[in-house]
Amino acid sequence: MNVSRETWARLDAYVALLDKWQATTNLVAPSTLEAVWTRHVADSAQIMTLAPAHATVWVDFGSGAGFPGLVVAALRPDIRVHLVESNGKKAAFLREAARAMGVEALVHGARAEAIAGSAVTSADVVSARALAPLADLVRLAAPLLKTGAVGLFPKGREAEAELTVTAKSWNVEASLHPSLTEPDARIVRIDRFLGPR
Ligand SMILES: C[S@@+](CC[C@H](N)C(=O)[O-])C[C@H]1O[C@@H](n2cnc3c(N)ncnc32)[C@H](O)[C@@H]1O
Repeated sequence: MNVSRETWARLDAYVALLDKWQATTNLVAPSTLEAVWTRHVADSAQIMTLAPAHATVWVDFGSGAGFPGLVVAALRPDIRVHLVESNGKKAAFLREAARAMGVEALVHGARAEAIAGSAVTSADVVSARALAPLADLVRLAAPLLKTGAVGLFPKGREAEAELTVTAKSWNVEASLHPSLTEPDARIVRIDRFLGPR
């Protein structure tokens, strides 16, 4: 990744805190911590290239330990990032991590259903990694997608099949993008949302 010294410092602070918390709280699958920079940080960072250049508001559902939302906040401090995480311990970690990194990400310790369309009424991007099947993500994100947000959803090798299922319930224009970190994985971008079928 070609990033500034300040960005590296933010990411370093984040990974150091993740390492510290992981000793007592299960934030990421333990087997993935060793390769945290590729499995989580780089995997999250790559979705930035698919976001609109003018994005100023980003909502990440089911952020967990902060992937991809906190990585977005580290890379682009000018973007207002909302991290929506229903698990109280993980939400507490996200708050402390944002403080340690010196970024102003807003942490909502709540379910996505309670935030989209009420606490947050519009966004440029809505993302979610490893949260739910694509059709459910589109349903959760619908209040934001219908105001013009682009959806960015990293998916595995079943991305195309998930898109086929999604298209049965939702009228969307979507594109599939190769993952740079996992050869078989795809990132689904919901480019345009036209409502339910
Ligand atoms: C498998 S983890 C993925 C975390 C992170 N996005 C990642 O890729 O590492 C899913 C996370 O979503 C949270 N979650 C599940 N349902 C949710 C909902 N309806 N709203 C917000 N968060 C939710 C869980 O607590 C969990 O932290």
